[in-house]
Amino acid sequence: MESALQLPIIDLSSQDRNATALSVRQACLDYGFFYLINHGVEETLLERVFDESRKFFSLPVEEKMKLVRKEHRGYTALYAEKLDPTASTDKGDAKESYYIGPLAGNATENDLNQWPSREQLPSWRATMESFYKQALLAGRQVISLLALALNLDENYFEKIGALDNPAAFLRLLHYPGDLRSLDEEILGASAHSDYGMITLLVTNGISGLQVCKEKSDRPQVWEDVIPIDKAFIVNVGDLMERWTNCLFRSTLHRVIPVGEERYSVAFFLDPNEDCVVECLQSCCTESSPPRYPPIRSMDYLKERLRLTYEDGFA
Ligand SMILES: O=C(O)CCC(=O)C(=O)O
Ligand SMILES: [Fe+2]
Repeated sequence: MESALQLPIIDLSSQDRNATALSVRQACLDYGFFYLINHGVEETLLERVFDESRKFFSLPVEEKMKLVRKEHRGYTALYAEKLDPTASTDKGDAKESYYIGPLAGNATENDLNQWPSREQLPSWRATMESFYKQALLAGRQVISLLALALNLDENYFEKIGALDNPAAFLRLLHYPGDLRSLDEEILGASAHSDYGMITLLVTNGISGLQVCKEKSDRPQVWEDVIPIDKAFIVNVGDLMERWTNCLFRSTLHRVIPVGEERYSVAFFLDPNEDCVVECLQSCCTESSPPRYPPIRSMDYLKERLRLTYEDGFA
């Protein structure tokens, strides 16, 4: 029987930035996961995002397939993705999703997004764009707390250009509740760590998310992350783990089927594509040298996506 994890709760509106940064540091050392409250993303907007998400995933599959994922934007069908490329089953994860990438209005980035037609879903695009912008603001604040938590200038990641044109992707997820698998265990999302800097996640209140703090332990111990209404669940990604020489943990997680329909919204905040991710000076010493060589952010992310999807970034 899995137990529920008591993750720290970080209040983004707290005036005591240093105390908040200390709590963030402890959370990133211990779990690589924390709850985020008072994050500034409007509650009514969150409700609208779930509403619109539900409407999209309720469309006939032929309609959804017209927007099938291209340039890592658009719809991915049930079983199209396998987050754990080492999983023994051939079948992908029991979820469908929709990716939205950087929005137009950015000097160097064209809007490559695909959008459902206005006739079908009139307020869909505006809702997702508002959410994207608000989540990005919250994410930037979390990144500055992470910098403080690493005893760096709070604008460190801004200054090195990591957030000039962040590769931020909003992903709507839908886990149908009624899939039965007779012969094999198909997970909603198989075990993985996230690839980038940080992820902000919010769910429709249905549990299913689990984390495994020690990935090399056998048997692996999975603990439930119970959703808190309207709070984000924030987790550290692999690029942040590389930056910090594994001081901050990019923790293995998965979504198990709970027999109920589940929706979630993930906002992956990843660095500018040319940003070079290399061990922070404060995170290595002679006795603890860098564990990873420097890597260009997009090279790393593309390789991880190639392993997840047969067609990689396409
Ligand atoms: O839906 C969830 O709760 C988690 C999704 C997730 O881990 C991911 O998409 O990376
Ligand atoms: Fe994830």
